[in-house]
Amino acid sequence: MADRLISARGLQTYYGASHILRGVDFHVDRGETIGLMGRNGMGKSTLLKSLMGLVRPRAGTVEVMGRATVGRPSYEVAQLGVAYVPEGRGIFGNLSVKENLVMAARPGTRGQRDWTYERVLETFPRLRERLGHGGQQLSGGEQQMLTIGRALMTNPDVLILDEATEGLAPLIAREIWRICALVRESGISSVIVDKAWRHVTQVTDRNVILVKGEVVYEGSSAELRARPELLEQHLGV
Ligand SMILES: Nc1ncnc2c1ncn2[C@@H]1O[C@H](COP(=O)(O)OP(=O)(O)OP(=O)(O)O)[C@@H](O)[C@H]1O
Repeated sequence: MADRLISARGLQTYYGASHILRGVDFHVDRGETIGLMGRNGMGKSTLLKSLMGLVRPRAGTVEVMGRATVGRPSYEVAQLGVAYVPEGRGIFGNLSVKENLVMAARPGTRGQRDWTYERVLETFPRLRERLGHGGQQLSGGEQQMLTIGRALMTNPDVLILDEATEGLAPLIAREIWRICALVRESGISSVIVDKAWRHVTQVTDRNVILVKGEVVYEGSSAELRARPELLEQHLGV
């Protein structure tokens, strides 16, 4: 059986009276890269937040590394090996690039130290050029690189990227896709949310489409690319 890192079943998540997730099953196996797709407002971010313990599902279960996590704080989920890069990022603007990276450093859940400060700088040459800059002096693309770099410094088993390239210039977005491919090669599982389905399916193994808080499709990247009617129907592309 596959090494199941995250397993969510029957998630029902609300914001007040708004019923957002309507019985979502979702899982992440070791080494898998998953695209989470759907139009705006379909519940992608809410699913990620439900997995991370940032919103509490009203019903359903989440297991991370085999441990039930509903009701546990998000830092505990992070300690189980899940690094989360939220939409809109979240670096420390008053700290330098170097400080942002160094303070995140820790070995992974199996003691792995694959992602070191040096390796992150080799992976993101732009960050090396900005080491002394404050987080708030960076461009949007550099901030996204820094957030991903910080996440990698925690040596996660799973990396979750919400809106990976939203609002970034094409050249920078290309850089982020290159990183996603590198992360995949390094054996870290990822969940990627992004509107650019062509890029997404180039780096993912499996894709999940949400419509109004329900999973309406799940399939390999090759299958999804071969079925433009699904993309048109569910993503409007
Ligand atoms: N904190 C909140 N309080 C109330 N409603 C919310 C909150 N956050 C999101 N929603 C609503 O929940 C629904 C799902 O939002 P969610 O952010 O999960 O969608 P999404 O698929 O990630 O889309 P997007 O790409 O727009 O972020 C939307 O209708 C949104 O308006």
